[in-house]
Amino acid sequence: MSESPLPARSRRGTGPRAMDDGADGDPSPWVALAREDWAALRSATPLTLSEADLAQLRGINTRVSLDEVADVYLPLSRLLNLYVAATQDLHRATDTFLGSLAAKVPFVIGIAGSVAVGKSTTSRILQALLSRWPDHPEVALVTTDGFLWPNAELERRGLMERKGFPESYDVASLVRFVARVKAGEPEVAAPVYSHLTYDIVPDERVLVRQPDILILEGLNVLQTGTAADERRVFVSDFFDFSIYVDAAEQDVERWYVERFRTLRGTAFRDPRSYFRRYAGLTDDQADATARDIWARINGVNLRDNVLPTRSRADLVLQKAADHAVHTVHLRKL
Ligand SMILES: Nc1ncnc2c1ncn2[C@@H]1O[C@H](COP(=O)(O)OP(=O)(O)OP(=O)(O)O)[C@@H](O)[C@H]1O
Ligand SMILES: CC(C)(CO)[C@@H](O)C(=O)NCCC(=O)O
Repeated sequence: MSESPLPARSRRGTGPRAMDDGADGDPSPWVALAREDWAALRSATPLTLSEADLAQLRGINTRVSLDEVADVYLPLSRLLNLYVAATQDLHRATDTFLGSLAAKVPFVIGIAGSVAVGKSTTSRILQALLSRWPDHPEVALVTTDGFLWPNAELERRGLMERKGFPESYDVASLVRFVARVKAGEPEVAAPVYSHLTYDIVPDERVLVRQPDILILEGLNVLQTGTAADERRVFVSDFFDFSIYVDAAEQDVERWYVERFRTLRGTAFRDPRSYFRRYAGLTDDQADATARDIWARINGVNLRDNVLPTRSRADLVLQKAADHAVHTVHLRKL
């Protein structure tokens, strides 16, 4: 994926601009901000990280640099805070108009992107930063992995080599889950997926109890159906904001291979691991196995089903080979 995430006309600027003026004269819905311009936007509201915040962030992923948090994620949490406040005002306006009691409506953020691009890490950093704001302390995080069909069902449908593809998820359940959280139900349960056993965990549920913010993370959160099911409701219909984490495919593939190598020495050794047969592979064998899984499954899914949803996001974080975000694209229109 060496091309830019967005239509050519939105890529030319490096600084904040009100609007890109495309070659064809059409207004672009995007503003592209180089990292330093994006980082400067947080100075509008000084934000600091306490020692406790730093300790929590280090616990999420020791590989994330604190510069990254300050330059990229603090401005993002500031932007989201403004959106949350504005959205709460809009809900109050609707309640005033209807003469109804103010209902608590969670602000829902979708986080999309390839397998191994860093969605979980981004989501957990945002969860930690957003929960620091005084007006929305409860931030729930759910991954769509829990809505994969169990392996027995995937096998029955011949989909074991299609995990992560649109047809491998129980989309109706996922949509119902988000709709119920958004409707303010006191307690909504989601199924849980284990990367260790590579399957849905029977009888385990995660409970979401009227959070102020729900972060829903997964490959498929911006996917819509085909023309055949035109009248369906999509997960993204419930989003107040969506983020696509983007990087060149060659980098994402490398991150996938590196993670596979690390897991070979750790999780794959666990007797409960679905992949324990890989624990004894040499470095070369492990790399070849991971590259093969990438080529047959995750790479194909990225190109066919994930990347095509990028232009639907409100914000695109573009990462360089070392995971550092170099450009942020924000939807203006
Ligand atoms: N900001 C970051 N800085 C450094 N390393 C990172 C960053 N984000 C993610 N990584 C590394 O990249 C790899 C993938 O990250 P992560 O597990 O967050 O991705 P994911 O998109 O949630 O993946 P999956 O969909 O496969 O669960 C991990 O090895 C992680 O340590
Ligand atoms: C569960 C998903 C689809 C998403 O997290 C992914 O991690 C996965 O298992 N993909 C299938 C191929 C593989 O084992 O990497």
